[in-house]
Amino acid sequence: MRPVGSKYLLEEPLGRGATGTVWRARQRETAGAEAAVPGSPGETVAIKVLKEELANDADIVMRFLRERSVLLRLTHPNIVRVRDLVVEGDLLALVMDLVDGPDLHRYLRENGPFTPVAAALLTAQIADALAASHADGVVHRDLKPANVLLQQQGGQMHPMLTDFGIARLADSPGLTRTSEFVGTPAYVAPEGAEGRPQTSAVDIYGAGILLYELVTGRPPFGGGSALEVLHQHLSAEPRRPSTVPDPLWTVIERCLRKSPEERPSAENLARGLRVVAEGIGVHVNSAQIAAAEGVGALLAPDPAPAQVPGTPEPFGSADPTQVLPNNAGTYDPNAATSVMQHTSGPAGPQGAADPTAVMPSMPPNPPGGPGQGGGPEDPHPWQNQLRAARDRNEQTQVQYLDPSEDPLRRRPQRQAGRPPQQPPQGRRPQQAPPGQDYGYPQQQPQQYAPQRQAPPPPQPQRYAPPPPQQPQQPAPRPQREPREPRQPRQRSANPMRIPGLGCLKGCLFTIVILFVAGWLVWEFSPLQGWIGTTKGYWDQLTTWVGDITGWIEDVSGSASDLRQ
Ligand SMILES: Nc1ncnc2c1ncn2[C@@H]1O[C@H](COP(=O)(O)OP(=O)(O)OP(=O)(O)O)[C@@H](O)[C@H]1O
Repeated sequence: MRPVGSKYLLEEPLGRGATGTVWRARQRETAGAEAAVPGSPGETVAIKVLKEELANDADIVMRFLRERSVLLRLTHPNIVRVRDLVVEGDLLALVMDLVDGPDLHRYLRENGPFTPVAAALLTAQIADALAASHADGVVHRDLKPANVLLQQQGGQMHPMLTDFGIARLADSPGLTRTSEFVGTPAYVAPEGAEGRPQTSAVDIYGAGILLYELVTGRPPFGGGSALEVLHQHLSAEPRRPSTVPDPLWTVIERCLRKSPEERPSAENLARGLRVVAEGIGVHVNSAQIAAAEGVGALLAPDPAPAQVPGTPEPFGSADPTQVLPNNAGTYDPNAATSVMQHTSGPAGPQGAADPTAVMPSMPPNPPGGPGQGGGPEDPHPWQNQLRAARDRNEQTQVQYLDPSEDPLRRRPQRQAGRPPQQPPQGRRPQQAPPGQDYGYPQQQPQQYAPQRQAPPPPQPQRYAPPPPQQPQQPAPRPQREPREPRQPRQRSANPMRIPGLGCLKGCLFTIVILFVAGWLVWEFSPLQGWIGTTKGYWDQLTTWVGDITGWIEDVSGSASDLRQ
């Protein structure tokens, strides 16, 4: 058993997420005044020990301490209470109430979708928790079934939202600097995916995705790769399953609006969902049905959404202090914006983005800067992400180089050319188990026998980018077909490589050619008549050779006479 600080002992791991491991732990002694809940010796608690890379980052430790008061003061019946924060050496830990029950992700996987009424009532309680935290200026930013724990209370399940503030820690400049942020795109709001300003409306979008998943068994946007899912968040409309009643669909559709300004406030969402649950149940009267059908009127947008610290300010906000949350002291206008929420755990339903996909953090993106609609030539944030991923992960590709383009082609090449290297194979996202039936009712919330097990640690995965759509960029140069390797030169005429033999052969060949050409000219041209000898070719050649020899002897004879 490992001690955490002087007051807690870790007993057994309950599960592991992207930001750390959650342990069942026991309190050794009563915590000091700095803890929100002092506790008593022997009490069981849950402790989330944050990953080392978070704990080793000075920025994150600072942020952790600065947000201490925010995390400790968040109390609500549907929020898992943070009792204490421990910073000791390289250990960073959150001490929480232990919740006896599964998380919603696991529950869904094991029991299938909820009925529309149950889904609406459960999401209404989550919306209650969001309304309380938003009123306190705290945006969750990582709303997903894995962050909703289901506590058993008298045979009923009571949803408890957890992991407040963790997304903000993971979003700190320190982690962005390392560019290693593990995340899932399945619950990211469009503005978050694009690195645009974020407000509490991102939690409403997350609640809409969660509600959709509760009634259908899967999130609305899935795909083969994380980028495909992001693309759908930005441009696709969610498909409405025929089994979702009209009033419930109205709520889902409002939450999933692409424009954050059109989404309801958490408070209105909670109210609307309760009205819907009443109007679509079994024993309903006509007034309840009418109220449910008019739910759209209840879903008024939030007039003053809480701003996410560290993200660009919303457009049109002249005064940045107007959007500061209550915990204005934690506002950091220079904090880097990360667009990916993290997640972990087993693969989701079929078609869902792989929760363990490694997503690069967005580079800091100032308002009006690249990627914010500044101009058509600005790279899209996805392109930045892709480039970052490539810079980080992909090996340099060795490709065939045409000799005409090789500046070194005249130099002796000592190395045999390497074969073209295959691009690294991006691991396909894990295939989730077969999708579940869309119909309802499938499952009413049931008694759950808690059965804990540590899920395997998330495996970072490379995501496969979809075909690039970059009309404003010059088309990439088509790759050349690798050439056939050249056959080695045949040198059988001089296998012994005798020096000069090649030259001698050439000379002899030239002499033969001259001899044959001379003979042809001698026989078939008037040359023979002009010279007038009427000799044959060979005789004439012999005569010429004799004349030349005699002339040489005369010349050499007269030269020796002169020397004497
Ligand atoms: N307060 C708690 N009480 C009991 N179990 C908990 C508590 N908090 C978390 N757990 C369990 O621990 C496991 C891991 O939790 P964690 O929050 O790390 O997972 P996650 O939400 O999937 O990851 P992350 O939020 O870091 O991406 C989950 O299965 C959850 O059920």
